[in-house]
Amino acid sequence: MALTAVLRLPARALLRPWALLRGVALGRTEAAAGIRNGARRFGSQHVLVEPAAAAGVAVMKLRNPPVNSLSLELLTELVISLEKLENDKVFRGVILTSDCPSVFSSGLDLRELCGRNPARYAEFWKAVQEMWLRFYLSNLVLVAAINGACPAGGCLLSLTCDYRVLADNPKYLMGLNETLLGIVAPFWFKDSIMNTIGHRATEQALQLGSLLPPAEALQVGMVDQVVPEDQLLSTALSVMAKWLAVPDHARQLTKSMIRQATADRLLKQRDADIQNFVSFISKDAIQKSLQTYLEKLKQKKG
Ligand SMILES: CCCCCCC/C=C/C(=O)SCCNC(=O)CCNC(=O)[C@H](O)C(C)(C)COP(=O)(O)OP(=O)(O)OC[C@H]1O[C@@H](n2cnc3c(N)ncnc32)[C@H](O)[C@@H]1OP(=O)(O)O
Repeated sequence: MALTAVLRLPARALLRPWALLRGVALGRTEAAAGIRNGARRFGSQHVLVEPAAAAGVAVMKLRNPPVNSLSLELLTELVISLEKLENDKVFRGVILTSDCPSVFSSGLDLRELCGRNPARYAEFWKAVQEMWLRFYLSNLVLVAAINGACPAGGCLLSLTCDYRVLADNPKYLMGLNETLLGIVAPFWFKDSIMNTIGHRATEQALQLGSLLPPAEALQVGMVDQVVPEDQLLSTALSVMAKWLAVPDHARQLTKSMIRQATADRLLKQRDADIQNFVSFISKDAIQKSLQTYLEKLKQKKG
Protein backbone atom coordinates (compact mmCIF):
# COMPACT_ATOMS: atom_id res chain seq x y z
CA MET A 1 0.00 0.00 0.00
CA ALA A 2 1.39 3.41 -0.96
CA LEU A 3 2.32 5.64 1.94
CA THR A 4 0.15 8.41 0.51
CA ALA A 5 -2.80 6.04 0.80
CA VAL A 6 -1.89 5.27 4.44
CA LEU A 7 -1.77 8.97 5.19
CA ARG A 8 -5.21 9.50 3.66
CA LEU A 9 -6.74 7.04 6.11
CA PRO A 10 -8.87 8.41 8.94
CA ALA A 11 -6.96 9.19 12.14
CA ARG A 12 -8.73 6.41 14.02
CA ALA A 13 -7.24 3.86 11.60
CA LEU A 14 -3.76 5.24 12.21
CA LEU A 15 -4.34 5.00 15.93
CA ARG A 16 -5.18 1.34 15.46
CA PRO A 17 -2.31 0.03 13.34
CA TRP A 18 -3.39 -3.54 14.09
CA ALA A 19 -6.64 -2.90 12.28
CA LEU A 20 -4.84 -0.98 9.58
CA LEU A 21 -2.55 -3.87 8.76
CA ARG A 22 -5.32 -6.42 8.99
CA GLY A 23 -8.07 -4.77 7.09
CA VAL A 24 -6.28 -2.50 4.67
CA ALA A 25 -2.68 -3.44 4.02
CA LEU A 26 -3.75 -7.05 3.80
CA GLY A 27 -6.39 -8.23 1.40
CA ARG A 28 -9.60 -9.21 3.21
CA THR A 29 -9.10 -12.89 2.44
CA GLU A 30 -5.55 -12.91 3.76
CA ALA A 31 -6.71 -11.04 6.86
CA ALA A 32 -9.42 -13.61 7.45
CA ALA A 33 -6.76 -16.32 7.29
CA GLY A 34 -4.67 -14.36 9.76
CA ILE A 35 -5.47 -16.52 12.78
CA ARG A 36 -3.86 -19.92 12.55
CA ASN A 37 -3.81 -22.46 15.32
CA GLY A 38 -5.04 -19.77 17.64
CA ALA A 39 -2.10 -17.51 16.80
CA ARG A 40 -2.19 -14.33 14.77
CA ARG A 41 -0.35 -13.87 11.50
CA PHE A 42 -0.36 -10.58 9.70
CA GLY A 43 1.58 -8.62 7.21
CA SER A 44 1.84 -5.53 5.09
CA GLN A 45 3.33 -5.02 1.69
CA HIS A 46 6.93 -5.03 2.89
CA VAL A 47 6.84 -6.62 6.35
CA LEU A 48 5.61 -10.11 7.12
CA VAL A 49 4.88 -11.01 10.72
CA GLU A 50 4.10 -14.51 11.86
CA PRO A 51 4.11 -16.30 15.19
CA ALA A 52 7.20 -18.41 15.80
CA ALA A 53 7.03 -21.98 17.06
CA ALA A 54 7.72 -20.65 20.57
CA ALA A 55 4.98 -19.02 22.63
CA GLY A 56 5.06 -15.24 22.80
CA VAL A 57 7.54 -14.89 19.94
CA ALA A 58 6.91 -13.35 16.52
CA VAL A 59 9.12 -13.50 13.45
CA MET A 60 9.22 -10.21 11.54
CA LYS A 61 10.54 -10.54 7.99
CA LEU A 62 11.61 -7.66 5.78
CA ARG A 63 10.41 -8.24 2.24
CA ASN A 64 11.28 -5.38 -0.06
CA PRO A 65 12.95 -7.20 -2.95
CA PRO A 66 15.52 -7.37 -4.30
CA VAL A 67 17.67 -6.10 -1.39
CA ASN A 68 15.36 -4.80 1.37
CA SER A 69 16.41 -1.19 0.87
CA LEU A 70 14.84 0.92 3.59
CA SER A 71 12.35 3.07 1.69
CA LEU A 72 9.88 5.41 3.37
CA GLU A 73 7.20 2.74 2.95
CA LEU A 74 9.29 -0.05 4.49
CA LEU A 75 10.37 2.13 7.42
CA THR A 76 6.75 3.13 8.09
CA GLU A 77 5.53 -0.44 7.92
CA LEU A 78 8.30 -1.63 10.24
CA VAL A 79 7.24 0.87 12.89
CA ILE A 80 3.54 0.03 12.52
CA SER A 81 4.28 -3.70 12.72
CA LEU A 82 6.38 -3.30 15.86
CA GLU A 83 3.75 -1.12 17.51
CA LYS A 84 1.14 -3.71 16.72
CA LEU A 85 3.19 -6.43 18.39
CA GLU A 86 3.91 -4.22 21.40
CA ASN A 87 0.20 -3.57 21.82
CA ASP A 88 -0.61 -7.26 21.70
CA LYS A 89 -0.22 -8.84 25.13
CA VAL A 90 0.54 -12.20 23.49
CA PHE A 91 3.98 -11.17 22.22
CA ARG A 92 7.10 -10.64 24.34
CA GLY A 93 9.84 -11.09 21.76
CA VAL A 94 10.50 -10.55 18.06
CA ILE A 95 13.01 -12.20 15.75
CA LEU A 96 13.90 -9.78 12.99
CA THR A 97 15.07 -11.34 9.75
CA SER A 98 14.91 -11.04 5.96
CA ASP A 99 12.64 -12.60 3.41
CA CYS A 100 15.05 -11.66 0.58
CA PRO A 101 17.78 -14.14 -0.35
CA SER A 102 21.30 -13.27 0.83
CA VAL A 103 20.53 -9.70 1.94
CA PHE A 104 19.31 -8.73 5.40
CA SER A 105 18.95 -5.09 4.33
CA SER A 106 21.01 -2.99 1.91
CA GLY A 107 20.48 0.04 4.12
CA LEU A 108 18.67 3.23 3.39
CA ASP A 109 17.11 3.29 -0.04
CA LEU A 110 19.56 5.34 -2.08
CA ARG A 111 16.70 6.50 -4.29
CA GLU A 112 15.34 8.30 -1.21
CA LEU A 113 18.65 10.16 -0.90
CA CYS A 114 18.96 11.27 -4.52
CA GLY A 115 17.05 13.85 -6.55
CA ARG A 116 14.18 14.46 -4.12
CA ASN A 117 12.88 17.76 -2.80
CA PRO A 118 13.64 19.09 0.71
CA ALA A 119 10.17 18.26 2.07
CA ARG A 120 10.51 14.65 0.97
CA TYR A 121 14.04 14.40 2.43
CA ALA A 122 12.66 15.72 5.72
CA GLU A 123 9.78 13.24 5.71
CA PHE A 124 12.14 10.39 4.92
CA TRP A 125 14.65 11.33 7.61
CA LYS A 126 11.90 11.62 10.21
CA ALA A 127 10.89 8.05 9.33
CA VAL A 128 14.51 6.85 9.72
CA GLN A 129 14.66 8.51 13.15
CA GLU A 130 11.31 7.02 14.12
CA MET A 131 12.36 3.52 13.12
CA TRP A 132 15.56 3.82 15.15
CA LEU A 133 13.87 5.27 18.23
CA ARG A 134 11.01 2.77 18.26
CA PHE A 135 13.17 -0.29 17.72
CA TYR A 136 15.97 0.88 20.01
CA LEU A 137 13.58 1.54 22.89
CA SER A 138 11.15 -1.30 22.28
CA ASN A 139 9.97 -3.05 25.43
CA LEU A 140 9.99 -6.34 23.52
CA VAL A 141 13.08 -8.53 23.27
CA LEU A 142 14.46 -8.04 19.77
CA VAL A 143 16.80 -10.65 18.30
CA ALA A 144 18.24 -10.09 14.82
CA ALA A 145 18.68 -13.25 12.77
CA ILE A 146 20.93 -11.78 10.10
CA ASN A 147 20.64 -13.92 7.00
CA GLY A 148 22.44 -11.75 4.48
CA ALA A 149 24.50 -8.67 3.77
CA CYS A 150 23.94 -5.96 6.31
CA PRO A 151 25.49 -2.62 5.32
CA ALA A 152 24.80 0.91 6.61
CA GLY A 153 21.13 1.42 7.55
CA GLY A 154 20.70 -2.38 7.59
CA CYS A 155 23.44 -2.59 10.18
CA LEU A 156 21.82 0.26 12.12
CA LEU A 157 18.52 -1.64 12.21
CA SER A 158 20.28 -4.74 13.54
CA LEU A 159 22.07 -2.62 16.16
CA THR A 160 18.71 -1.64 17.66
CA CYS A 161 18.20 -5.28 18.62
CA ASP A 162 19.14 -6.78 21.98
CA TYR A 163 21.09 -9.63 20.39
CA ARG A 164 22.47 -10.35 16.91
CA VAL A 165 23.03 -13.78 15.36
CA LEU A 166 24.72 -13.79 11.95
CA ALA A 167 24.69 -16.64 9.44
CA ASP A 168 28.20 -17.79 8.57
CA ASN A 169 28.69 -16.82 4.94
CA PRO A 170 31.67 -14.80 3.70
CA LYS A 171 29.34 -12.75 1.49
CA TYR A 172 27.35 -11.49 4.49
CA LEU A 173 29.33 -8.33 5.13
CA MET A 174 28.23 -6.05 7.91
CA GLY A 175 29.05 -2.53 9.04
CA LEU A 176 28.45 1.19 8.73
CA ASN A 177 30.09 1.96 5.37
CA GLU A 178 28.77 5.53 4.98
CA THR A 179 32.20 7.12 4.50
CA LEU A 180 32.71 4.97 1.39
CA LEU A 181 29.68 6.70 -0.13
CA GLY A 182 31.14 10.12 0.72
CA ILE A 183 28.58 10.68 3.46
CA VAL A 184 28.82 10.90 7.23
CA ALA A 185 26.97 8.61 9.62
CA PRO A 186 24.92 10.83 11.98
CA PHE A 187 25.81 10.91 15.68
CA TRP A 188 23.09 8.46 16.65
CA PHE A 189 24.38 5.89 14.13
CA LYS A 190 27.79 6.42 15.75
CA ASP A 191 26.31 6.10 19.25
CA SER A 192 24.59 2.83 18.29
CA ILE A 193 27.78 1.22 17.08
CA MET A 194 29.97 2.68 19.82
CA ASN A 195 27.61 1.34 22.50
CA THR A 196 28.00 -2.06 20.87
CA ILE A 197 31.66 -2.41 19.88
CA GLY A 198 33.35 0.28 21.99
CA HIS A 199 35.27 3.47 21.30
CA ARG A 200 38.47 2.25 19.65
CA ALA A 201 36.80 -0.27 17.37
CA THR A 202 34.29 2.43 16.34
CA GLU A 203 37.08 4.85 15.45
CA GLN A 204 38.36 2.34 12.93
CA ALA A 205 35.11 0.82 11.70
CA LEU A 206 33.33 4.13 11.13
CA GLN A 207 36.19 6.09 9.57
CA LEU A 208 37.18 3.23 7.28
CA GLY A 209 33.55 2.38 6.49
CA SER A 210 34.48 -1.24 7.19
CA LEU A 211 32.20 -4.00 5.99
CA LEU A 212 33.22 -7.01 8.06
CA PRO A 213 32.84 -10.70 7.24
CA PRO A 214 31.24 -12.85 9.97
CA ALA A 215 34.40 -13.86 11.85
CA GLU A 216 35.56 -10.22 12.13
CA ALA A 217 32.09 -8.94 12.98
CA LEU A 218 32.06 -11.47 15.83
CA GLN A 219 35.56 -10.64 16.95
CA VAL A 220 34.81 -6.93 17.22
CA GLY A 221 31.45 -7.55 18.92
CA MET A 222 29.21 -6.27 16.14
CA VAL A 223 27.35 -9.57 16.39
CA ASP A 224 26.98 -11.85 19.39
CA GLN A 225 27.07 -15.19 17.58
CA VAL A 226 27.92 -16.59 14.15
CA VAL A 227 26.25 -19.88 13.25
CA PRO A 228 25.79 -22.09 10.17
CA GLU A 229 23.01 -20.70 8.03
CA ASP A 230 20.70 -23.67 8.64
CA GLN A 231 20.92 -23.10 12.39
CA LEU A 232 20.15 -19.38 12.31
CA LEU A 233 16.49 -19.47 13.29
CA SER A 234 16.86 -22.24 15.87
CA THR A 235 19.72 -20.32 17.47
CA ALA A 236 17.67 -17.12 17.52
CA LEU A 237 14.86 -19.05 19.20
CA SER A 238 17.21 -20.48 21.84
CA VAL A 239 18.59 -17.02 22.55
CA MET A 240 15.06 -15.67 22.79
CA ALA A 241 14.10 -18.39 25.30
CA LYS A 242 16.97 -17.28 27.54
CA TRP A 243 15.95 -13.62 27.37
CA LEU A 244 12.29 -14.43 27.95
CA ALA A 245 13.15 -16.39 31.08
CA VAL A 246 13.77 -13.01 32.74
CA PRO A 247 10.70 -11.22 34.14
CA ASP A 248 9.61 -8.57 31.61
CA HIS A 249 9.28 -5.62 33.98
CA ALA A 250 12.79 -6.01 35.39
CA ARG A 251 14.38 -6.55 31.98
CA GLN A 252 12.44 -3.65 30.40
CA LEU A 253 13.41 -1.15 33.12
CA THR A 254 17.01 -2.29 32.89
CA LYS A 255 17.02 -1.90 29.09
CA SER A 256 15.54 1.56 29.38
CA MET A 257 18.08 2.53 32.05
CA ILE A 258 20.88 1.57 29.65
CA ARG A 259 19.43 2.93 26.38
CA GLN A 260 17.27 5.96 27.23
CA ALA A 261 20.14 8.46 27.49
CA THR A 262 21.34 7.54 24.00
CA ALA A 263 17.84 7.94 22.58
CA ASP A 264 17.37 11.23 24.46
CA ARG A 265 20.35 12.72 22.63
CA LEU A 266 18.39 12.43 19.41
CA LEU A 267 15.00 13.23 20.96
CA LYS A 268 16.37 16.56 22.24
CA GLN A 269 17.45 17.63 18.76
CA ARG A 270 15.23 15.78 16.34
CA ASP A 271 14.28 18.81 14.26
CA ALA A 272 17.84 20.10 14.11
CA ASP A 273 18.97 16.63 13.01
CA ILE A 274 16.37 16.68 10.22
CA GLN A 275 17.46 20.15 9.06
CA ASN A 276 21.08 19.05 9.16
CA PHE A 277 20.28 16.00 7.05
CA VAL A 278 18.26 17.98 4.50
CA SER A 279 20.94 20.60 4.03
CA PHE A 280 23.74 17.99 3.85
CA ILE A 281 21.98 15.68 1.41
CA SER A 282 20.89 18.57 -0.84
CA LYS A 283 24.47 19.67 -1.53
CA ASP A 284 25.52 19.23 -5.15
CA ALA A 285 28.74 17.44 -4.19
CA ILE A 286 26.87 14.92 -2.01
CA GLN A 287 24.24 14.33 -4.68
CA LYS A 288 26.96 13.67 -7.27
CA SER A 289 28.75 11.30 -4.95
CA LEU A 290 25.57 9.32 -4.25
CA GLN A 291 24.54 9.21 -7.92
CA THR A 292 27.97 7.86 -8.86
CA TYR A 293 27.75 5.20 -6.13
CA LEU A 294 24.26 4.13 -7.24
CA GLU A 295 25.34 3.96 -10.88
CA LYS A 296 28.36 1.83 -9.95
CA LEU A 297 26.04 -0.53 -8.10
CA LYS A 298 23.82 -0.83 -11.16
CA GLN A 299 26.78 -1.35 -13.51
CA LYS A 300 28.22 -4.08 -11.27
CA LYS A 301 26.12 -6.69 -13.06
CA GLY A 302 26.92 -5.60 -16.62
C1 LIG B 1 24.07 14.36 7.96
C2 LIG B 1 23.39 13.14 7.45
C3 LIG B 1 24.17 12.41 6.43
C4 LIG B 1 23.44 11.32 5.69
C5 LIG B 1 23.48 10.01 6.37
C6 LIG B 1 22.92 8.94 5.50
C7 LIG B 1 23.15 7.59 6.11
C8 LIG B 1 22.99 6.53 5.06
C9 LIG B 1 22.80 5.28 5.35
C10 LIG B 1 22.60 4.25 4.31
O1 LIG B 1 22.12 3.19 4.62
S1 LIG B 1 23.04 4.58 2.67
C11 LIG B 1 22.90 3.02 1.83
C12 LIG B 1 24.20 2.30 1.88
N1 LIG B 1 24.07 0.97 1.33
C13 LIG B 1 25.05 0.37 0.67
O2 LIG B 1 26.12 0.89 0.50
C14 LIG B 1 24.74 -1.01 0.13
C15 LIG B 1 24.67 -0.98 -1.36
N2 LIG B 1 24.29 -2.29 -1.90
C16 LIG B 1 25.14 -3.33 -1.97
O3 LIG B 1 26.27 -3.30 -1.57
C17 LIG B 1 24.61 -4.58 -2.63
O4 LIG B 1 23.47 -4.23 -3.35
C18 LIG B 1 24.24 -5.69 -1.62
C19 LIG B 1 23.34 -5.20 -0.52
C20 LIG B 1 25.54 -6.30 -1.03
C21 LIG B 1 23.49 -6.82 -2.40
O5 LIG B 1 24.29 -7.23 -3.47
P1 LIG B 1 23.59 -8.06 -4.66
O6 LIG B 1 24.69 -8.43 -5.59
O7 LIG B 1 22.76 -9.15 -4.09
O8 LIG B 1 22.55 -7.06 -5.33
P2 LIG B 1 22.88 -5.86 -6.32
O9 LIG B 1 22.94 -6.40 -7.73
O10 LIG B 1 24.05 -5.09 -5.86
O11 LIG B 1 21.60 -4.95 -6.14
C22 LIG B 1 20.33 -5.30 -6.71
C23 LIG B 1 19.60 -4.02 -7.06
O12 LIG B 1 19.36 -3.27 -5.88
C24 LIG B 1 19.92 -1.96 -6.00
N3 LIG B 1 20.35 -1.50 -4.67
C25 LIG B 1 21.27 -2.05 -3.88
N4 LIG B 1 21.36 -1.40 -2.72
C26 LIG B 1 20.49 -0.38 -2.79
C27 LIG B 1 20.13 0.66 -1.89
N5 LIG B 1 20.69 0.79 -0.67
N6 LIG B 1 19.19 1.52 -2.26
C28 LIG B 1 18.60 1.42 -3.48
N7 LIG B 1 18.90 0.44 -4.38
C29 LIG B 1 19.85 -0.44 -4.03
C30 LIG B 1 21.07 -2.13 -6.98
O13 LIG B 1 21.39 -0.91 -7.56
C31 LIG B 1 20.46 -3.10 -7.96
O14 LIG B 1 19.56 -2.37 -8.79
P3 LIG B 1 19.27 -2.80 -10.31
O15 LIG B 1 20.60 -2.79 -11.01
O16 LIG B 1 18.67 -4.17 -10.24
O17 LIG B 1 18.34 -1.76 -10.82
